[in-house]
Amino acid sequence: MTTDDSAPAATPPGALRYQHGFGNQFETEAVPGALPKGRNSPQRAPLRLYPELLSGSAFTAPRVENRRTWLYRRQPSVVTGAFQPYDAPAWTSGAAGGVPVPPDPLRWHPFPLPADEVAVDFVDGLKTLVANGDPDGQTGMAALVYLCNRSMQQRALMNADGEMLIVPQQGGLRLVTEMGLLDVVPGEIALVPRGVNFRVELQELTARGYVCENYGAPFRLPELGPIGSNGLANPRDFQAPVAAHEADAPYEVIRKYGGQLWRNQQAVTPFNVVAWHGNLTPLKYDTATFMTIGSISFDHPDPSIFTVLTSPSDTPGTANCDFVIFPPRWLVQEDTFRPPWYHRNLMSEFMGLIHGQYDAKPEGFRPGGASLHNSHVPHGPDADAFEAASTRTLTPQKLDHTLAFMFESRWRFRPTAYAMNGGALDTQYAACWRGLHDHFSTPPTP
Ligand SMILES: O=C(O)Cc1cc(O)ccc1O
Ligand SMILES: [Fe+2]
Repeated sequence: MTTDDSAPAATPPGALRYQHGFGNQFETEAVPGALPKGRNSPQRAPLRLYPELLSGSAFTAPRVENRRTWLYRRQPSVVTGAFQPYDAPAWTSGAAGGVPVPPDPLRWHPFPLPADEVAVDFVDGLKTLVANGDPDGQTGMAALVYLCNRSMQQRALMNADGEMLIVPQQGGLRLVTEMGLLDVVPGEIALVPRGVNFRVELQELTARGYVCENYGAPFRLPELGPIGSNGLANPRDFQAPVAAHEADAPYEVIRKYGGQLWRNQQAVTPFNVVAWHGNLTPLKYDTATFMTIGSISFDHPDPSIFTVLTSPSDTPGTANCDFVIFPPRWLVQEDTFRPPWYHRNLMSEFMGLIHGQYDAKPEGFRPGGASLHNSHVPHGPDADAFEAASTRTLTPQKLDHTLAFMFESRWRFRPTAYAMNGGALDTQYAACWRGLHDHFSTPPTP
């Protein structure tokens, strides 16, 4: 890939350049002069490139929600071959791809990586765990894991069903996208807009992580209300790629379209964009830059203060999906049970753990595993965590070396057959609350 005139053809890991800012209007050219000046589609574009518009919102969407990018490419995307169905039984879509959901809390042991003899790339390694909504209805989301041991070779993925929020848990990834290259490691996340072609290269032998396939409104930063103009995920910490292009071909393009996967063979690489400008772009974000807010008096606040990105639904404050993190932070509340309270929520909660321990479940919820607490399913700290937090001396306490996250949705999730019968389900999960005995006693009457 060539990122500018002087750069070497292959950029070593860690050396990528980025542009900064969530939702910014960027412009970038791998070859100076490739971007037209003062107009988007001149009669003949510079360097004989083809202008192509990619929109991520209706033309008439409000300005604040409007997303589009102009791509200047060596051949337009329309130069392709016909698509045939591609078999990917584990990547199911929406509630219809699931099985009946029990009203129980569910938890999964770490999902196993494929054996080395079997080559599995990012596309083939994606497995839906839980999903709601429907991609054709542009509502809801799926939580998936990817479990892979090979880079995608001469192969690209384009998801027209949803935006993909990639949360690596083990192993770094290089995303080669139409807009350029992004390197992401565990602790960072990547956001690939609906409809953007990308390829995933592994930086280590294996990779495991989570994906939110968001069928609904694109993720955006949450409003900050009384927090003010700074804090939580700050816009400048989101990084966009600079333009890069290659001439390698042929390519197999896998498209997710209408809940199905499709494949073709084409003589053109999708990664032939020499310059682009606009605000529709893949992004990466390092969760270490999240400015965490918490209680400095008493009580355990609602976890909405940890929202990194939100995909709104048509009901204000009731998200299609919130992406929430539980990063390292200080707990200083006085006279407070500091871990999460016991609760039954309207919203449905899918959680994963990147590394370390989660304070409500120090054992049993393990990095690379997951949990599901669906709408109105009771949950909270396990018996050991309850006992420890009820009796500890409340000095300031650092929750360190930990990163958990939650995909929270207004719609109940259905688990998939893989989630229920694939071998990772923790059938003993409910036992973690068995030790919560009735200690009630009435005070002796004087
Ligand atoms: O259930 C969970 O562990 C997630 C969660 C965390 C928290 O601090 C408060 C509510 C909540 O659902
Ligand atoms: Fe919860």
